[in-house]
Amino acid sequence: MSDVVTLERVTRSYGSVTALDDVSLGFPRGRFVAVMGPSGSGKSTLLQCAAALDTPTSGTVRIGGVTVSGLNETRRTEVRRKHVGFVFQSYNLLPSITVEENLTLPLRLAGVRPDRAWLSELVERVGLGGRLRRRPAELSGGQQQRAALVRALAARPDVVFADEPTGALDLRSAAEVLGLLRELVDELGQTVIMVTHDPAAAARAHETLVMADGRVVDLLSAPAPEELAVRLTRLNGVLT
Ligand SMILES: Nc1ncnc2c1ncn2[C@@H]1O[C@H](COP(=O)(O)OP(=O)(O)OP(=O)(O)O)[C@@H](O)[C@H]1O
Repeated sequence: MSDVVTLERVTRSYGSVTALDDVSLGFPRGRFVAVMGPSGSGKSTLLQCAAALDTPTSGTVRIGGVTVSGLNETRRTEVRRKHVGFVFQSYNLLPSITVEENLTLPLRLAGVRPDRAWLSELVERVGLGGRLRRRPAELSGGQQQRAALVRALAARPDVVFADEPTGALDLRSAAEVLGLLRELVDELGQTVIMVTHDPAAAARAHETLVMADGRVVDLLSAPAPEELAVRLTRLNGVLT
């Protein structure tokens, strides 16, 4: 299985704080990987570096075969537009335009014609068919996050980064969104890397990477939520 995102000896320091400490790892194509760890363990920094939102202090990051570490902001933006999709806790839909316009906005900004058949398939999959002409505020949180999922996948990116995608949702909507993420990976061959604090969310991924102190300390294959909760409680105990 080829890796879609690769980190080689990546370190990211902020002054005297080493947020990522010499991390080497690969994220395989077509997998759903969760990233967990105590607060301050480096999850967001890992995501920012792996998604070309930030540049490491040292080391190499490759996305879809392109070396992104060392590129300037303009070139990194180009790589992100072409290769990366994002889903955030806060949906980040523009309130003044319709849901449909939101779905294609990143493509239009990149000057790319939307693939209508692909978009229709995604919209059907996430069950938003009848809501495309509404404004985001007329949708529930779960529906808005499902729209954000479609937007993230619209350009058929190499990888989707999801940062706490269920953090603002009730249990049922969260379960639906996680089920969809897994389905998009298993049935449409997408690749998802998700940062989460929720062991139940991580349990829907194929693998969970556990971080502590800027390093990857575990890679667990389809762990049960209870097993993850115990692992994290131990790490929290060590760190506090
Ligand atoms: N912009 C920044 N400036 C200075 N220090 C930073 C910055 N961003 C992160 N850090 C530090 O780097 C370390 C890792 O932070 P990071 O946000 O990656 O952790 P996290 O695991 O995502 O935490 P949380 O779960 O609380 O979001 C922390 O010690 C944090 O204070």
